[in-house]
Amino acid sequence: MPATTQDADGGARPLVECESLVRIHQHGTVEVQALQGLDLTVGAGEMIAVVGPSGAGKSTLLAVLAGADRPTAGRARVDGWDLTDLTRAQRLAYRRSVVGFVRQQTARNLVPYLTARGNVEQPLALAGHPRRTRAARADELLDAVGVASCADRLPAQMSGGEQQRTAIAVALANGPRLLLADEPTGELDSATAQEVFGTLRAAQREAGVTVVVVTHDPAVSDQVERTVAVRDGRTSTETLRRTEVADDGAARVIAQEYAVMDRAGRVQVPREYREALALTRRVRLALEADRVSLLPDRQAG
Ligand SMILES: Nc1ncnc2c1ncn2[C@@H]1O[C@H](COP(=O)(O)OP(=O)(O)OP(=O)(O)O)[C@@H](O)[C@H]1O
Repeated sequence: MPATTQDADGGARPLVECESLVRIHQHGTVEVQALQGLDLTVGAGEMIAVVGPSGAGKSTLLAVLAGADRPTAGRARVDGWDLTDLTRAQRLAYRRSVVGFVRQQTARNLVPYLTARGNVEQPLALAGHPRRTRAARADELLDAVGVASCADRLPAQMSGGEQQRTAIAVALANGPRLLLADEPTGELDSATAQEVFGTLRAAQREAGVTVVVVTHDPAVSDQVERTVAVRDGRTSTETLRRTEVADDGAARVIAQEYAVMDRAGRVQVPREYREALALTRRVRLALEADRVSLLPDRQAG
């Protein structure tokens, strides 16, 4: 198995660090373990996609990183803020100044009775931005995400893509270090989804914001340098992509999938590998010069 690391690409300083993160939801007497020891590191200025089956824990992870949900156990740090241990006032300050959030449902991202400009002005007002400069700052943000022409329109007078781009302007209003997006293109056609993805990309590349986007859309996940797959409340695999230029000058993207190893050295062996070699409870590990092999237990059965 190739050596891999959970650290972000390029050795960037981590902005997000989750270690053995656990979130248990209590449903009467039933407990649902949404996160079951999740490890994740995201470098400052990086953009990653989080993918995984329904119920894997992706939204719960974003809710924890947004400061909206408190982890049951483990560690979650963002830009030096310890999210396991925030007072009410700190949680509010964190949510107003460190993170921005964009949801899938276009209608839930914006206040329906405020114009695009009014929507962007709202977080500026909450952060104490002086009234006389708010409109100009809001217009600047709307221009940066390409919807300057919508400034005086209500959400119902905008297309889905325009609403999502306005939502990104709202999320960026207070200059967050981290932008979280939960299925931001889920309700959009593919051309519009590409525009919204481009807006997130621009926030990362031009403003240096770290972006974590949960998506089911391969057109989104295939365009980022790192995709993290979450399964059963844990990070299971990571796919790294890099662009290689061939001798003929043609660029192609090389994607490589890695298993994720936690700090204790645990790696999940995919079901198809286990089934192919009838790997059951016990396996043999063999250290070779450049790899570790995992062999079936020949004495089993
Ligand atoms: N507030 C809650 N109360 C109880 N259980 C919850 C709550 N929120 C999430 N869960 C459960 O936690 C698990 C993880 O849910 P989560 O929404 O994080 O998954 P997801 O990967 O985002 O799924 P999807 O792709 O369908 O949005 C699921 O079993 C879900 O039913």
